[in-house]
Amino acid sequence: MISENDWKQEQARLKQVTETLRTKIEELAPEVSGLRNQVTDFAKKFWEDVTVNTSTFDDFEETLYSIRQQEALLSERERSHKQRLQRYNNMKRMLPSPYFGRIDYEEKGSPESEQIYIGVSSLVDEDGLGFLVYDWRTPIASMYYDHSPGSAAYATPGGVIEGTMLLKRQYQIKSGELRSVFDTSVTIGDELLQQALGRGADAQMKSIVATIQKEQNAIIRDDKSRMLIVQGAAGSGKTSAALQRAAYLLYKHRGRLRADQIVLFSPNPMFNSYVSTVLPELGEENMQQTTFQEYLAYWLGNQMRLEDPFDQIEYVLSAAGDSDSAYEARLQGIRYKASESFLHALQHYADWLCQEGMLFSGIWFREREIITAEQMAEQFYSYDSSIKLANRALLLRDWLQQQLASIERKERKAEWVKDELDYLDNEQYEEAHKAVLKKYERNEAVFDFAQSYIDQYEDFQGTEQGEGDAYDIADQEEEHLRRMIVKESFAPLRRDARRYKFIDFARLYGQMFSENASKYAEMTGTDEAGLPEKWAEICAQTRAKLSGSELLYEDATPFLYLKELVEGVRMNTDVRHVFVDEGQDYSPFQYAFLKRLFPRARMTVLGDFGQAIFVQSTILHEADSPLARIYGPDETRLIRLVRSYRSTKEIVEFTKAMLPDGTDIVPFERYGGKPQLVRLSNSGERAARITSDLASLRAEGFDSIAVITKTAAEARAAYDALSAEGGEELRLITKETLTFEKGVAVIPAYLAKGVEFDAVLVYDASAQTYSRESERKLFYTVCTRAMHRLRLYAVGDAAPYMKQLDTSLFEE
Ligand SMILES: Nc1ncnc2c1ncn2[C@@H]1O[C@H](COP(=O)(O)OP(=O)(O)OP(=O)(O)O)[C@@H](O)[C@H]1O
Repeated sequence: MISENDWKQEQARLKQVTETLRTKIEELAPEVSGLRNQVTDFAKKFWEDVTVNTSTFDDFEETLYSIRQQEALLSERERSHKQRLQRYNNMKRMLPSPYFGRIDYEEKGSPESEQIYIGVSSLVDEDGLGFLVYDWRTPIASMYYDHSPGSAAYATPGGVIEGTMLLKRQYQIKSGELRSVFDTSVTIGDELLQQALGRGADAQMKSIVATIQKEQNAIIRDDKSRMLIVQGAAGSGKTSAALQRAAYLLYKHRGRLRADQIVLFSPNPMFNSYVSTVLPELGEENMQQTTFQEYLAYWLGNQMRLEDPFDQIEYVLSAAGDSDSAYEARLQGIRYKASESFLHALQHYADWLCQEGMLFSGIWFREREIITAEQMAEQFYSYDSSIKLANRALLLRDWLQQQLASIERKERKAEWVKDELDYLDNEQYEEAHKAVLKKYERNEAVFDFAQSYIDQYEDFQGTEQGEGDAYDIADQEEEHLRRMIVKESFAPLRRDARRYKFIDFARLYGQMFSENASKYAEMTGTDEAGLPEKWAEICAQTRAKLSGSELLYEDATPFLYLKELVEGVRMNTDVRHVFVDEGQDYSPFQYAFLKRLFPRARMTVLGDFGQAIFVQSTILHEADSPLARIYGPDETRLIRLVRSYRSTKEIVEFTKAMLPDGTDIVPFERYGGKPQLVRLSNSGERAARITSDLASLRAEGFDSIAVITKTAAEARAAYDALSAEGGEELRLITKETLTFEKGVAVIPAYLAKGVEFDAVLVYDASAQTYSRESERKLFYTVCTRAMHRLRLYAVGDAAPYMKQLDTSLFEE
């Protein structure tokens, strides 16, 4: 603690800052609400000030110009309103706790030291010349995280500033009151960190700006690496670092980087909700959050039924009803299709398709094949052999559009059109009549600007039929109606052609898996000897799914990749930063794909190979990891986090002993009870015992508890059994669950990834349920979700990974 005199000074200083904040908030309040009204009024009046006049071409352009001008004015007002509102909200956010740290710093060559108070946002004094509080993201504030008192330096755009840190102080301020002050010397207050970590779990993740650790700060402020890889133990703060990093980047590149130019790939939708409040808490807008599955589903549309990664892992964990051989083949297939070798195989396949083998679907209209697959193939292979696959597909697409246009024109005279004409109702006739009249008068009102623009342009150019008085109105009406009918019938064909539906992607992808390994080797330039042992079975499984219009999860990314090789790459050049959390669960193939998709983005991949529960995992931390190859060693940086903050020392000691290379993991000095193994004589006892344990844990004050099972089926059974025992307010979590809430959750292991609970009860930790060596990491992941208490229940032998542990690490 500090001296009484210092305490008084700190209180006086807090009072002064709080008053300044209050005054500024009061000053800004009317302005902010006034601006809001102005913007709303202006938006309402938007159309009043725009003159819509489309009588002539010039009028039309004038109208467009006037709209643009109004738009520019509106967005300028919105921008200025947004900035002021942000300042106002930041100050309101600061009011209960304006700062959390202070350093006294004497710059080399400067006669005196400066007191630097650090908070979630900056605050300048009344005359606007000095900082009362520095934003934690300013360069000078970095010393708070990186240094202890003594020599200390920080980097600025103008170079490194050197000097001496004379004091480092931490504050706990709640509801505007100074609660405690600590002077620290070695690391940032273990005191504050102790308190932060000792708290209960929350339904939403919290920001950690007051207690960021040095190694985490390196992740947050890295601004050089194209690929930043973070391999960190469970609970080491990877997700936290990622979120503060996003806030840092938004601050540092303010005005150049928008929140929607940062994308976070998370493991599941519930995790999205769990982390979604951190950036707003830090005064920033949320970045784009998505899952890889959402992305795949979006681009694959509804052409195929897409398996999700959770169904895949359920299969891997349970595989009910499959022979050992089928199971093994599927696993081999997952591994192979996740590999870089398969990526290269697909690239080679695309080259091969330039010579032969493209597969098309004929275009049918009214039960007639109007353009056949053979015609398309002939046209496709008539292009010069030097033209790339995607360009040929584009040429073919244009050719098809022309063919369709010409068939469409001929079709207007067809007998079926006459039949349709006869069935048109009066209203449609009337519309046609009006349309023809309007054309004469050229005074059509313009609502659909683009279409009307084109129509009017064509009219002015006289490119449409029927100009002048060549036809009388009745003829023109019929002509108009015929054109309308055929156009409408051809619209889906044109749309499908635009979307490359004429390429039979399912067969094209399936063609590789013809079971003939030599043919595959020829098409893909692969060495036949390097194929998985169960190749024939992998082929059969893949084809069987494709024939039912289903796509296994392991096929989804390669399938989309092949589609892109043919259709051309879909790139998002707007996104500047891609964050991948739980990065070990993505395949090398998926990473290569992400790189193509976001060519202008830097990547931050955070993960833990110790929690790699999917078959297709990627090692993050080795020099020759596929991840390090993506941008090459010069642009790649690897940071390791070994300190684990989430769990008590006892839980970390227990869990790390289960991992072969877990010795590096360092627990934080926070204590609780040892993990407990509860042995049951039969499964009937389990539900009763867990129900009573839930009640006692709640009585102890733990209000976020998870009963974690291995699979979804087991979670459902556990939920039913516990409910039957009278367990109340249980929440069954499924892959569809969107929000994370406090209370008791019954949840399958793979959905508990990334989140944490006060207490974790492992529903069935017996050797019967966890037996495979491949499930060791799943078991580890489950146990590392616990912050304060961990209990494991087993009938018979406990999981083999526990058997190998020193018995002093847990209680029975
Ligand atoms: N510097 C810190 N100050 C305070 N709390 C921290 C700090 N670092 C991590 N924590 C806390 O530790 C817990 C684990 O953090 P986080 O979820 O970010 O870890 P993780 O490495 O992503 O974990 P996992 O891989 O197991 O999902 C969280 O409660 C987080 O708030």
